[in-house]
Amino acid sequence: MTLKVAIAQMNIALGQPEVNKQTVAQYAQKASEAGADILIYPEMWNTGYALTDLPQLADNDGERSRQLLARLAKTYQLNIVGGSVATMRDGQFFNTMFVFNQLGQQVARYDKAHLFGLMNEEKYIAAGSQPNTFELAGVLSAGVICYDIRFPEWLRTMMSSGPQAILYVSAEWPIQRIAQWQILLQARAIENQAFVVAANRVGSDRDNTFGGRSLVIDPLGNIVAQGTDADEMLVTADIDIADETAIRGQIPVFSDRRPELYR
Ligand SMILES: O=C(O)CCC(=O)C(=O)O
Repeated sequence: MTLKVAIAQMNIALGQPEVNKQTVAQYAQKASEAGADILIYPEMWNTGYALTDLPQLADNDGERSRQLLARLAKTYQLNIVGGSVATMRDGQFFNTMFVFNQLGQQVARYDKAHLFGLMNEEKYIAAGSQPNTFELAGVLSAGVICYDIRFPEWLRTMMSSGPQAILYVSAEWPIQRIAQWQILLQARAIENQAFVVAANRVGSDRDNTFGGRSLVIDPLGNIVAQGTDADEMLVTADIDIADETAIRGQIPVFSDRRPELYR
């Protein structure tokens, strides 16, 4: 089965959800025109890392973001991995991914599990603790957010139940660590024998310049498509999920695992 995946490598206006909603809508139209089956957005696209302003800016239970993403999914018949958005729930803030199928139905919701201390994220945001696997466009997938990628055991926990793709969203990956971003993503693809589709933002905020280089990687770790390091762009690629089945058959790392040794 061949799927066209698209990544919205966008800039994010710090603390301006209404501006960012317009950008998100524009990318859905572009992805539809490009014939995409799946569109993926970056992390925290509603607010950027305006962490001190979350009481004013965070989306109550993600409602406004969910309404927009559902509408775009339905209008353009796109499967959408809604990056992540700053949400508020029961008096706490979360960094939350919502996923919608092309009928506009929500198929997943995930709160980022590993919070990034280097940016004081844990001082403002509460960590999630549930894994995130879902079926999208007929492909069982796992979805994780930014710093989560540095915890291979977290992804392995999810990938052991059968997903064939890792759908990964980031925003705060700065230009000075962009080589690490690429290596980590290629490693996650190879060790999990899975396609990786990874969105990173471009542009700058008060503290950082972000490094783009959104990536589509095959299960052997080859780069199928990549964004530039600085430009806003839609990155697209065709991926053949059948390839991944063949690769898992050749080197059966999942059945060769010895979980009794891993403590
Ligand atoms: O792991 C990194 O280098 C970046 C992580 C990050 O920026 C985040 O999780 O927000």
